[in-house]
Amino acid sequence: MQLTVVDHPLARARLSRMRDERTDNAAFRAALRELTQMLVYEATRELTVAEETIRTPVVETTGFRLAAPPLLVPVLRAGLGMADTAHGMLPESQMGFVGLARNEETFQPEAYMASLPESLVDRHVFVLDPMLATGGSLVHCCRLLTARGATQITVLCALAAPEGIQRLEESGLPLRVFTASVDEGLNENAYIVPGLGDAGDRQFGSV
Ligand SMILES: O=P(O)(O)OC[C@H]1O[C@H](OP(=O)(O)OP(=O)(O)O)[C@H](O)[C@@H]1O
Ligand SMILES: O=c1cc[nH]c(=O)[nH]1
Ligand SMILES: [Mg+2]
Repeated sequence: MQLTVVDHPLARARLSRMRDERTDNAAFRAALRELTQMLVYEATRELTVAEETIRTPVVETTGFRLAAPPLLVPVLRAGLGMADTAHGMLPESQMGFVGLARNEETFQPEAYMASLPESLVDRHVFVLDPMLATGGSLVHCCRLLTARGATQITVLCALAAPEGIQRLEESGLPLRVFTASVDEGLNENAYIVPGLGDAGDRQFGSV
């Protein structure tokens, strides 16, 4: 599994805004959108481009476009806050959706929706979820994708715990992970420390 930590000063500043308990829902969503731009920018660096001939007002030249825009899959709820920004940067991409809620007693993900193309053979998938804690939710989501034939999955998250990274590594799933930080670890409630709290609640309010 390839792990990339995007520790650019601008990413650190946005993440600090998200961590700060004084940051309200609107400012948290804005910082997540800005951080998502940085994650998408880094994660798309090696995507294949196709050449095409274009004309500038001056001369004919070679232009470039993405050969195969990835399928975007935000994990509801918290991943919704990354979806629009990622889609803005990858306007030709299609989008699927996976809904998961972690049971806060067992820490197991409970699935409540999946809306995905039938076949993901030969399709690169970008999974969007700000939090990788125990890794249970992302393993569940990525297994839904590989069951449909996906062999190339990129996970974008704001924050990761070492425990979740290890779980993804041990899963053997075909993954690249981009995160702005690998934090210290999980507490007794399986929350990331220092973390930022519940990323869904920080954006949308508690349920
Ligand atoms: O790595 P894990 O231990 O599985 O935890 C991470 C999951 O927890 C959060 O979602 P949550 O279940 O709180 O749902 P929400 O987005 O609706 O708040 C987060 O967005 C991840 O999906
Ligand atoms: O710290 C955590 C762990 C799981 N889910 C969150 O939103 N935050
Ligand atoms: Mg939550």
